[in-house]
Amino acid sequence: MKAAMLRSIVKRSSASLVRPISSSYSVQRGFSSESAPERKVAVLGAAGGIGQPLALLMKLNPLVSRLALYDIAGTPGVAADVSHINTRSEVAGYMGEDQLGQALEGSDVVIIPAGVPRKPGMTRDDLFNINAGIVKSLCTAIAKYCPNALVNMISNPVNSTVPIAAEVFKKAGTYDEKKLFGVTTLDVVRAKTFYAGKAKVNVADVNVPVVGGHAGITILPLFSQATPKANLPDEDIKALTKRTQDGGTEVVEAKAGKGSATLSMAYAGAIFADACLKGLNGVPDVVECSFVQSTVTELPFFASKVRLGRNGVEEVLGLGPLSDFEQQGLEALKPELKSSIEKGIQFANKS
Ligand SMILES: NC(=O)c1ccc[n+]([C@@H]2O[C@H](COP(=O)([O-])OP(=O)(O)OC[C@H]3O[C@@H](n4cnc5c(N)ncnc54)[C@H](O)[C@@H]3O)[C@@H](O)[C@H]2O)c1
Ligand SMILES: O=C(O)C[C@H](O)C(=O)O
Repeated sequence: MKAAMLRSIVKRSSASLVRPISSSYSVQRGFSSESAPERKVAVLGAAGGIGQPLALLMKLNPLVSRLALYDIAGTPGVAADVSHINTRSEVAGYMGEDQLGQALEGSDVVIIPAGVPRKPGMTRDDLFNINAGIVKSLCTAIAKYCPNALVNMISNPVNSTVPIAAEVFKKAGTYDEKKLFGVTTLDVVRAKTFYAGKAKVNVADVNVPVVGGHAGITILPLFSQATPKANLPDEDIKALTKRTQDGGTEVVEAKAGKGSATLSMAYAGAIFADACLKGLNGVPDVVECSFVQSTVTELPFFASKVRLGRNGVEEVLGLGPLSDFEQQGLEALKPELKSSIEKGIQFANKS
């Protein structure tokens, strides 16, 4: 969901019942449209810091007809609350492992923000020991109950949790590389915001690809490809790059022990899920950056621009021309990203 679309959904009064979604169909608010496809979205970890605002944003998305909110605790309250919003989707809450199957069955898109967040002084990799097991068990259930769903992985460390998910799906015989996504949209959201501030351009017009992975130096914003062009000096580009790479840490430190980015992540997660739904519905030219199985570099997973379609990934787009600074950043990130990917693969296969 792009910023303008989100604003328009939030601001619109209940008097304006019909709004065009694309040239091919429209949705009436408050009840299902006859022409928009039925789409079920499940959020796993829905009672958490990201899960709750993400549930709200997915409830505002007119492409969703059923919204399943799953967590190990707290979902009845979140689901009851969100379900009172007079938008299209029917909301159901599911709590505890014995309800996970029901939550997943029939899902077109599964979004996973389940797991522990960082505290100051921690790296994302420090979350591995707890979150790897959570992701593994959730993906085992996805393979069983909704093997065709597009999986949007938010849980950190994304550089390892995506490879874990791939291995779990391979073991279950359900792996389709077109359907597994590490959500790196928050890096793009940050890069756009920081660039607009420095370049003094309208943030709504800004585009910046962010490639690599989702941790520290593996996050590589390509400001040489940013639009509108601003010809910023090298030191500004370096500072913008560093700030984008450290954006998560900036929030973790500001929250001082009370978790990591939740609101901006929910926004980013909602944008990415909306892009997946648009792709599934056949909307043309839907492109977002995501950490996917890739041949763009020698690494088996890599974030780059991806064209989304009816089956998930339609095309993994290349990097385009890089500045010398970006080329150096690309080479520098590879060893760390490679070892995070291998750590995930090893974990999934040993246990
Ligand atoms: N990809 C990104 O850009 C990005 C951005 C921000 C945060 N994150 C990550 O997202 C994750 C969640 O962050 P948060 O701030 O929402 O944390 P949180 O602790 O507020 O919420 C996590 C939720 O997951 C639930 N949970 C734990 N185990 C579960 C299981 N087995 N099944 C279902 N739910 C389970 C918890 O009950 C909790 O409600 C963290 O790993 C964090 O690092 C990723
Ligand atoms: O920084 C974190 O730990 C959370 C997330 O990955 C982020 O980028 O905000």
